[in-house]
Amino acid sequence: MFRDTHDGDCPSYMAEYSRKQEALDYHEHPKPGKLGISVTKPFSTYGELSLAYTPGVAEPVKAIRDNPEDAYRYTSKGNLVAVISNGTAVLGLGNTGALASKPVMEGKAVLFKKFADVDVFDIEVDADSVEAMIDTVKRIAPTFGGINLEDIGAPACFEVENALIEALDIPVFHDDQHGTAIIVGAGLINALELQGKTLADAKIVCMGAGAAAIASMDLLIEMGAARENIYMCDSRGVIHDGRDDLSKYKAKFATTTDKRTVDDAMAIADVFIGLSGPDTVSKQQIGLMPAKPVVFALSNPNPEITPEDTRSVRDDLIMATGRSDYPNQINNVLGFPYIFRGALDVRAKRINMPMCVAAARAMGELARREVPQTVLEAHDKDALAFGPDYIIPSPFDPRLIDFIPPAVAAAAIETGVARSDTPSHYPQPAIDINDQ
Ligand SMILES: NC(=O)C1=CN([C@@H]2O[C@H](COP(=O)(O)OP(=O)(O)OC[C@H]3O[C@@H](n4cnc5c(N)ncnc54)[C@H](OP(=O)(O)O)[C@@H]3O)[C@@H](O)[C@H]2O)C=CC1
Ligand SMILES: CC(=O)C(=O)O
Ligand SMILES: [Mg+2]
Repeated sequence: MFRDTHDGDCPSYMAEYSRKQEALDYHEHPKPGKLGISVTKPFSTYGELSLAYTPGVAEPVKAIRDNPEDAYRYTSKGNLVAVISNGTAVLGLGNTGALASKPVMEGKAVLFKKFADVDVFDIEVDADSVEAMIDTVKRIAPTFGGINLEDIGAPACFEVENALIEALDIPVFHDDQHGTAIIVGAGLINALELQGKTLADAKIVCMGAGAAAIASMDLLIEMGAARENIYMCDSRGVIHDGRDDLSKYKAKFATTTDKRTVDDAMAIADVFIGLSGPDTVSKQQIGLMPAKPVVFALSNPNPEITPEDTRSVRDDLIMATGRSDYPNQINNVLGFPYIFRGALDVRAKRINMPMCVAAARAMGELARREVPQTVLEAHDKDALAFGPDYIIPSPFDPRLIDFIPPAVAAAAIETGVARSDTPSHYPQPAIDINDQ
């Protein structure tokens, strides 16, 4: 199992080798890959053959031809999401190409299904331009109730997502942007409170200025952070208004400041959020931060800095990574299954900012509740409680499905993007979505 290897020293070379082999074996055996297709209707007689296929299948075809909404009634469209990548920003591994992104996209499909019973086709697209990507997704969109874009690098991801939202009447959601942002928002509110700080006053260094970074900072501003307190850094250092090499997306975060280097910014930062790549911040830089900092090193699979390294220089910080083998996993796995569940259940036309904020607030609230036995067992712990090592719910918390989809659905209805009512089996939202 990929867990508890970081409680003590760094894993040895042999342990690292065996972890890699274990991952390859998991994917290879007993059948290559992580997904299959299952049939949902009885299918063992001639009668059933004639219903599932010709002649019976012609009836739903004619119904949908005459009323496209009937696709939600007679096909799997309403519960089917496309997880689509062009492989240009796969985890923190960079541009691996479309084919090599497939294990990640299959993994996302597993999480959609296991956590929220959403069916997924993973689709890896060899698209050599933004236009080709947009065109491909538009053409296959009729199959799906929603589109989850994944691991598409900036700035292309912004153009692809915006064009598709405009063109399609189903939710289009770039998970690395908004999925990540929601978990960052939930975790940061809780971590800052534990450190005795507020989002409104916190000075934030965001390492990375791509898809995840820009959307996360947008959501934090929506939740109360001050734009002028954000120091976004790309591979050339602090993004400031004296730079003339910024895309329009980065330029939104160009602050008027005399800070030029990461060291300059870290010396005043209450919060470090890494959404860049491995090893992009040093122990010395973490040491520069004022008392009681929050450090989210979220690059996958290898963080900007490890918890072992941060703890070797200070013990007053709250730390999170994107990985499941350290405490505090800030990873979009907590978001996308449930956000789509809520959006699909009310047939939302899109996933808007209030739906994202509602998801973040519901998730943050859940971390404060008593931790159930099933979660303790999944983590092999005797006790877990809201605190520095538990700022965000576990992905194995069975209450996520009761907390997040109702909040998302309520926000969709409230903002007029839902096309159907709250399902009757939904519990009352655990948060008041008007109290944002
Ligand atoms: N934990 C989670 O849930 C998630 C984590 N992530 C992680 O976030 C990272 C970025 O993903 P994504 O936004 O999709 O990718 P993008 O390709 O869109 O953005 C990458 C950004 O990282 C910056 N960067 C790269 N190297 C450095 C460096 N040495 N110093 C400062 N900035 C650097 C790039 O700078 P420049 O603009 O100059 O090229 C770019 O702005 C990945 O590691 C990914 O695993 C992403 C989504 C979810
Ligand atoms: C978690 C995720 O989506 C990423 O690292 O890209
Ligand atoms: Mg991703």
